[in-house]
Amino acid sequence: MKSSFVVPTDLDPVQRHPKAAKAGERMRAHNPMCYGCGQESVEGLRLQMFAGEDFEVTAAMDVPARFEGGPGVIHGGVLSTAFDDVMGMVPLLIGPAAVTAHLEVDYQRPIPIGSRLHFTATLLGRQRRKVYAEAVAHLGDPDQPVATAHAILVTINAREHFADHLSNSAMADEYKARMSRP
Ligand SMILES: CCCCC/C=C\C/C=C\C/C=C\C/C=C\CCCC(=O)SCCNC(=O)CCNC(=O)[C@H](O)C(C)(C)COP(=O)(O)OP(=O)(O)OC[C@H]1O[C@@H](n2cnc3c(N)ncnc32)[C@H](O)[C@@H]1OP(=O)(O)O
Repeated sequence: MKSSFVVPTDLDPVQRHPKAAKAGERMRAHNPMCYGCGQESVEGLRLQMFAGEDFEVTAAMDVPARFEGGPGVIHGGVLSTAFDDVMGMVPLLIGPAAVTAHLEVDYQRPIPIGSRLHFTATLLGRQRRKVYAEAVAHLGDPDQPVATAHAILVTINAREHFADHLSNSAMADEYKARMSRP
């Protein structure tokens, strides 16, 4: 499947952030309530993210019956949620938090309920605030991808970006307390 996603050629230099998780280390959920990776999210995917070599993030998740879309296979929106979140972790390898501005998914093979799905997300480059990422999903054989995705994430000042919405969070009190710290 060919994607029309275009990465600019005039990219900015990037470096792995010194405080980023090391290769093989688990990456902390950016928000424990996150529907994708938050381990406190009751209904969520609870993806476990790991930093890879260079500018890679890996993750895996089981595909339980509650993720069904077509009969016996994963719902496309669940898959795009997982892609969104795995690629959302890539900017943290180079430093800044970022939110997804653009996401596209190519669905290549049906993904059965009961399978275990593996993801690898990779940084393609950064241009100003835009971070370009791609991701591949497979069912155990990296040479047999079942879906691929591309995203543009835009870096943010997290405190400012979420300031007006913290009271909607199930962790509102904690986030407000964090906001009042210097
Ligand atoms: C103490 C309290 C702190 C609490 C925080 C705690 C923890 C949180 C930490 C981190 C969280 C961060 C990451 C989360 C990780 C994973 C979650 C999964 C990812 C998601 O699920 S996240 C949710 C869905 N996501 C959104 O909810 C975004 C809604 N959206 C917006 O909030 C704005 O839309 C924004 C900010 C994206 C941009 O707005 P803006 O005004 O800041 O910037 P602007 O528009 O100037 O764009 C700047 C440059 O991006 C280019 N650009 C913009 N949009 C584009 C598009 N669609 N396609 C191609 N390029 C685009 C422009 O063309 C320009 O490019 P250029 O430099 O070339 O001019």
